[in-house]
Amino acid sequence: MIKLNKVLSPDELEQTLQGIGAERYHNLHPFHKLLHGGKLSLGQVQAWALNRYVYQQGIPIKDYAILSNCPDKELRNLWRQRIFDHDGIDQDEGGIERWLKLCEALGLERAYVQSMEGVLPATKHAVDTYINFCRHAPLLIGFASCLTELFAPKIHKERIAGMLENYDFVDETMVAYFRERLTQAPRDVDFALRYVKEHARTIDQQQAVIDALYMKTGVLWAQLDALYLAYVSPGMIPPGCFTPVQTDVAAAQ
Ligand SMILES: O=C(O)c1cc(C(=O)O)c2c(n1)C(=O)C(=O)c1cc(C(=O)O)[nH]c1-2
Repeated sequence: MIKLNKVLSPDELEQTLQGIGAERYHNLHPFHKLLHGGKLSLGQVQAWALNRYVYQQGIPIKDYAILSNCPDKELRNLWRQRIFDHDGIDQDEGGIERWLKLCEALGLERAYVQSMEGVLPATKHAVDTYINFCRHAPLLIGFASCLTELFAPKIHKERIAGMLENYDFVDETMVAYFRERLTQAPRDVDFALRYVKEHARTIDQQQAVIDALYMKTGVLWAQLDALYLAYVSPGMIPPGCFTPVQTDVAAAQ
């Protein structure tokens, strides 16, 4: 863990944040390597989509939590585009709807996904951690916690290509969510990164920005650890959680 002993220039701060992504972003997690490499069964991909729905539906709630700490009308107007991206507006159905379509295309019942009944306990706790962090953090730190999106376009590209190529049950409709994010995420993160570089001036502020990114990489990593334990190895599905018709654990090992 990085502990600062001097104030960084804005560019040094950015490099430090990039370094955290290179070391800890969830593109490095073994579950993602299996997912993108076509090594999971349909049931395991269903488990991923079902659990990830919790993260998807939590994102706009987290953004409302951030905005509840924002006294500036201009900033609120800028940030709320993120909420529209997920909840939808006008002709755009939004990312949550696109995610539900992905789940349905994988054979999951929409109502079951939305009920979140079958999700892993760790998934819920991880997403709650992110939302609660943003609810209580100063605005600068809430913005900083979103900076994992700096690293997201790379994993989205890998996922689109890997899933289309490696699974015969994956088609264009199912990757529509990620295609949309390829333009949304860079736009979002440009603004957040500029804001953080400009406003994190003291050593304490910069340390808090760094710690927020560590927290967030942990939120993402923990969700995949839980998926791996339950659905890959040792296949320890907690009581009441989604149980694929065929777990096909051996295929993934
Ligand atoms: O597929 C991914 O690996 C991934 C990661 C992240 C992220 O880094 O938090 C986001 C997304 N996707 C995503 O689609 C998304 O809309 C999103 C919003 C946020 C955020 O923190 O506000 N992260 C992410």
